[in-house]
Amino acid sequence: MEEMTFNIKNINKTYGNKVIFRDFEIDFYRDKVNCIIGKSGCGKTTLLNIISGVIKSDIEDFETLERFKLSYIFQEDRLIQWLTVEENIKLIGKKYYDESVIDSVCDKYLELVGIGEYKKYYPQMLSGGIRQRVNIARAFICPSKVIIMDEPFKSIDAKNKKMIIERLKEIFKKEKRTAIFVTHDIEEALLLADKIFILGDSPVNIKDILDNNKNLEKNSLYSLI
Ligand SMILES: Nc1ncnc2c1ncn2[C@@H]1O[C@H](COP(=O)(O)OP(=O)(O)OP(=O)(O)O)[C@@H](O)[C@H]1O
Repeated sequence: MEEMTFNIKNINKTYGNKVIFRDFEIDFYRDKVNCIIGKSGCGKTTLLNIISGVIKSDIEDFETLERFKLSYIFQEDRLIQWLTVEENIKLIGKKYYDESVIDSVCDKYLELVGIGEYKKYYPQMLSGGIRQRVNIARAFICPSKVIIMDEPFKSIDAKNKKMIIERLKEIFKKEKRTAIFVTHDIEEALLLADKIFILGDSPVNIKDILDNNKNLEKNSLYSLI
């Protein structure tokens, strides 16, 4: 039987003489939205970067999630400046979809984040919020098993954020994907997460793992961070 979790152990990272992770271990729930919250600078982005292989753990005996099909939404914009919005998305999509369907698949993901009208625009013509929506479409067109999202809704206005979160929830209901999702926004966590990991720091530790059910309250989450 397939394991219910992705177990990641032996995470070690030191910057200068500051120990960020020491023998840290975490179990992410498969096919669930795993949300990570914790105070600024505690090590959340470093954790995402290590587990996805973007930066190396300090020790060799470490297995990343790269063995699964991964897609990412990074905090910063990694769009290719000389390609239009649709070309940026198709660049990823064409690895997985046939030439004959790629236009309609691309349109579907543009609509998912509500930016169909911008498909012929180049990234430098777009606001930060629209660029971030392109990043989301590009990550979701990849039929990834694991999707890593580092503050994916940063710079997106409240109304569109709510719309996108509702649509992503539908996707997560239909498709088997494991999301590992960092946010500072407790409302986002409550709207999208299945499980909420509260991280402490120096070195990083798991203070709590909560089931996001209707009994979970915003104020109780604030008090845990
Ligand atoms: N390349 C680096 N060199 C030195 N220190 C670093 C480097 N990257 C991160 N750090 C330090 O490691 C710690 C964890 O950083 P990280 O960006 O992972 O935190 P975070 O929890 O994601 O923060 P935030 O919530 O503000 O985005 C911070 O103290 C940061 O200053």
